[in-house]
Amino acid sequence: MKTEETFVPGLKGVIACETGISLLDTEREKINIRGHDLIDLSQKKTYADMVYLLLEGSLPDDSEREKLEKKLKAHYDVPANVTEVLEMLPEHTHAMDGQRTAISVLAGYDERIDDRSTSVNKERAYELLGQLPAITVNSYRILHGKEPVKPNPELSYSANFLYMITGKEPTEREEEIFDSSLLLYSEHEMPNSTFTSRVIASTNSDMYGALSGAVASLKGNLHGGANEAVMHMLKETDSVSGFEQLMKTKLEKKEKIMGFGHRVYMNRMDPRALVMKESLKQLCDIKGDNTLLEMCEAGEDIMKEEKGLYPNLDYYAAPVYWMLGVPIPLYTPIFFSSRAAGLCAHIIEQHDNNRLFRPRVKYTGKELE
Ligand SMILES: CC(=O)SCCNC(=O)CCNC(=O)[C@H](O)C(C)(C)COP(=O)(O)OP(=O)(O)OC[C@H]1O[C@@H](n2cnc3c(N)ncnc32)[C@H](O)[C@@H]1OP(=O)(O)O
Ligand SMILES: O=C([O-])CC(=O)C(=O)O
Repeated sequence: MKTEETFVPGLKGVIACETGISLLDTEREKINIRGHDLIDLSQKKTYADMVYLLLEGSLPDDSEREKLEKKLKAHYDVPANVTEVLEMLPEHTHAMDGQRTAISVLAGYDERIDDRSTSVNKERAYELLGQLPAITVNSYRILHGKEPVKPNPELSYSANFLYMITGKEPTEREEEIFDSSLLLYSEHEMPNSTFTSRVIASTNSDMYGALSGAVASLKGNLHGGANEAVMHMLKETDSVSGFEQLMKTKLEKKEKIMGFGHRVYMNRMDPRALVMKESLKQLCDIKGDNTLLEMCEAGEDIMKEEKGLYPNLDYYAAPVYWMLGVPIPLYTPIFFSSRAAGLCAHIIEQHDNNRLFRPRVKYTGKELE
């Protein structure tokens, strides 16, 4: 094999593995999650349903959903040592790094850490998903000098997550919108973070290590970190004309505009972004102030006209989180919490049918003397 013949920068279009979990079906313009259209799921199902679909392979019936919710809630509490470790982190630590550290600490509590069987891996995934709202919110709170907050098991999984973030019980509409953001973020075929987690899992390393690597991958602003970057950009101005000017200046300076473009959807809008745009409209209507929506739409028009680029999910998820009262440093950790469902499914699939990832290089160094 001549390695230069198979070299594709950024692995664009390269098939990395076989999976039964999801596919970005570009021909049918659908996101296929185990045979279900993600956008359809976002209209009819909840994040808990998605967790079940991703980990068990089919949608739950009512009693299965009830059992799942109970199981997640049974794991809400996080060992006290995790909190203590978070308290020792330097104050400028990002919540993503807090989240990554907490997941690493949890590995030490797993008495079956060397067991990679499907059943144990699944139990481990449910436990982690139960713990993630507290890990996520409390990483942020501790790093910002606030007292950790306790989960409220009386609320649904998503309502509790949002309650822990904002300190107040969400309205039904707020809960639905937050839940649908989690569902939309939960799985997306083979992004960098999923690839990272599968590469780590392929050495027979454990789920905590594979997830910690995925947090690090997702933190970058070319991936999950873009949702925070979008909100910082929107906050630089408070008017439509100001935002238009800001975008034009950035484009003149050849800067990348966060929240636009996608490795797979380069010529059209990410279908998930359309759902979040609708949620933003509803939140703006409730508030009686459309400014944020109008700013986003103006940005969308400029990018279409100037670059032929369209919004990805992060572009509209960011202002939705802002309207829901979510602090900006929690946007990417929330993305990770939700994505952990898809990541765990991929790690389990990798462990179940493993082949070590070990590619080759196109060597550009000195010849042997
Ligand atoms: C949920 C998610 O993780 S979605 C992704 C979130 N990330 C972002 O929003 C960050 C901004 N977007 C980007 O950086 C890119 O579009 C990526 C990383 C998502 C995809 O990257 P790639 O597939 O490698 O495309 P690449 O970066 O090579 O872009 C192709 C061309 O479009 C341009 N382009 C792509 N995205 C943008 C953007 N957001 N702003 C300005 N120009 C862009 C590039 O400059 C490049 O132009 P050139 O050919 O003239 O050099
Ligand atoms: O698919 C990708 O490369 C990035 C993305 O949109 C996601 O992870 O949700």
